[in-house]
Amino acid sequence: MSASHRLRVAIILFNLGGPDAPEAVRPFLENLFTDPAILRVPGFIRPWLGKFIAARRTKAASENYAILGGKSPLLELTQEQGRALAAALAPEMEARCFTAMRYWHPFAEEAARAVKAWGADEAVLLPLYPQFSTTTTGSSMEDWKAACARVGLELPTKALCCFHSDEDFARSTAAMVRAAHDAARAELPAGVALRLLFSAHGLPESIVKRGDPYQWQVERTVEAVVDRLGIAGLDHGICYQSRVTPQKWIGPSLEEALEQAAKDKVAVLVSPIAFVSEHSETLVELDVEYRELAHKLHLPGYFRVPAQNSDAGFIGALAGLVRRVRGGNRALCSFAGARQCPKAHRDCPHARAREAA
Ligand SMILES: C=CC1=C(C)c2cc3[nH]c(cc4nc(cc5[nH]c(cc1n2)c(C)c5CCC(=O)O)C(CCC(=O)O)=C4C)c(C)c3C=C
Ligand SMILES: [Fe+2]
Ligand SMILES: [Fe+2]
Repeated sequence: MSASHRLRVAIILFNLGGPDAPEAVRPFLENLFTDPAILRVPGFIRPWLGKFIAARRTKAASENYAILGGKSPLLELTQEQGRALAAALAPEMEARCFTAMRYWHPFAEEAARAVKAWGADEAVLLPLYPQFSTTTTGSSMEDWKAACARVGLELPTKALCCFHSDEDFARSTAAMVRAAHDAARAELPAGVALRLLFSAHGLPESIVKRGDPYQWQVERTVEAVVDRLGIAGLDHGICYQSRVTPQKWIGPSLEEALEQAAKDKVAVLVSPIAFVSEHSETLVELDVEYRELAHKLHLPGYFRVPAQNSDAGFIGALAGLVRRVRGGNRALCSFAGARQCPKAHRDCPHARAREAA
């Protein structure tokens, strides 16, 4: 390496992905429901049961994506985050962001080929899920490992497991919640109380019982954000949205939380706490379906905090995470292999450090 050569750092951004056209909805759902991390049934049943569930879900999902013009905005928003993150890191390193989606293009293999073609010297794996779940980050890490093996990509790699209570993440999220809270308060008549509902993507209860740390980490994020909001007497709660299978999912559901708000005659401000980009579950579920329900229940008001997308504070938080994970900061939640993570990170060093403080 010449003295002038700066290390090329490939940052791989992981997310779930979404269909890029109406005809992609069904194959996207088939990819999702045939993932062993999502559909936990014996391998010989999974392909046909997964395809069966995907076929049944296609109509409802297609209707949701039709509202968004027939596609998910997730890829464009993730690419924008990647450009903003690379720009934030540019003074310190030659960084380039690559997107690896789990269930639709660009898949991990396409990202691994692009990283190889760029001639990266090292890689940082950065899941865009603040909280670790075996169904999201865990699945993406396994997928990345397999893609690298197929492509023959071998390079020094550091991976971040989660950033559920990261200081800068919590502070930048709290700033967004605070702005939305102030705007909602300004719109509501003085006598109407406002409840802040943190809404996370749900998970089947059986997955949590098997040791998935997701719900525990969601609770830590909410604590960290509420801490930094500093609103005296804040009325707030956690609930879960996007249930898609008939099993028992963790609760309370957002629907139940809205019914309770109606009984208590309070307005609600919904803050998505497990997504860092807008997509169908914020733009359709929260902004259309739950807004309609709130109206039907005669809630005195329904407001929503936007997802982070390329918010400057959030991008700054991601840049800080990249710096620290590259530096091998032991207080960070990083892990050597996806299999270790569910056990090792239920009370990860990151969370223990916070509790000790
Ligand atoms: C058993 C099914 C599912 C589990 C478990 C699950 C976990 C999970 N998902 C996210 C984030 C996203 N999910 C998205 C879409 C989506 N998720 C499921 C199913 C499960 N998710 C389906 C069937 C779909 C497709 C849409 C639909 O049919 O309604 C998306 C992307 C959507 C987009 O518009 O691009 C994200 C992001 C998290 C954080 C999570 C963790 C527990
Ligand atoms: Fe999901
Ligand atoms: Fe962790």
